[in-house]
Amino acid sequence: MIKVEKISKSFKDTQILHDISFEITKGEFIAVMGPSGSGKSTLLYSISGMDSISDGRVYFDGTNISEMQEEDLARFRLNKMGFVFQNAQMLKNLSVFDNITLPGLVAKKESADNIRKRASKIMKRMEIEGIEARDIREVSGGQLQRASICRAMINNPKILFLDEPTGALNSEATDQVLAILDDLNRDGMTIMTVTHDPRVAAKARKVLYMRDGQIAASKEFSVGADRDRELDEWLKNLKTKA
Ligand SMILES: Nc1ncnc2c1ncn2[C@@H]1O[C@H](COP(=O)(O)OP(=O)(O)OP(=O)(O)O)[C@@H](O)[C@H]1O
Repeated sequence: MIKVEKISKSFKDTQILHDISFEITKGEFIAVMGPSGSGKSTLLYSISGMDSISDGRVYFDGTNISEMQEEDLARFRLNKMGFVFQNAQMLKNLSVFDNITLPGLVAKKESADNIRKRASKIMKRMEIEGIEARDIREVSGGQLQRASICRAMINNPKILFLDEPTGALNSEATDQVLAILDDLNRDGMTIMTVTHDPRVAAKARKVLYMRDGQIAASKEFSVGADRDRELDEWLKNLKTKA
């Protein structure tokens, strides 16, 4: 689905990403780990076209999105990608429900009525029905993050990009978000998440480990693997080598 070819990214004179290549196949669940400052978020934003790259190419279903004009790219993102950030980044003057439906109404792919119906359905699936009319300051962090996943799903994206989705959540809310991601992935959703949390990474089928702007190592879990244990050993090993 996504082919990343030798991408590099610099901020002013400092090169942050160095010649990174990899692919994301449909239905995959990838977690990106690595030390703070290693370039995880920059990689996520570079692949998704949220940020420009200095060199290389990113193909999304065969389309070279690194060459798109900003306006076309914004529409492409709106229709094909969903984004979830550490702090849900909802609009304060809108209700939870209006925040969720907004990207659907902007995309105008469907009638407003259908978008509202789908928003209700997704909210039910995320077990947050009942908080539609609330102001976003009147819900818990976990509810808000689940609402932001609903918002990311409203245009039926092909891939969900998440940047530290559980970074601001307590343990119970983290479990709820993890269950949702697991469930979405089982239903075929392609997911790429940046995370520091091994519990999140253990839900993924593949983990990329970044160091100094490069993918220093990657790991795929086989079906039925004890992912928590394997991941723990793998990470310990990587840190010892570093
Ligand atoms: N807009 C920017 N301008 C200049 N430098 C930036 C910018 N964004 C990120 N950087 C730098 O790029 C490097 C990688 O940052 P990035 O946020 O991608 O790392 P990260 O691995 O996601 O870190 P963390 O785990 O702390 O979130 C850091 O040195 C950071 O200071």
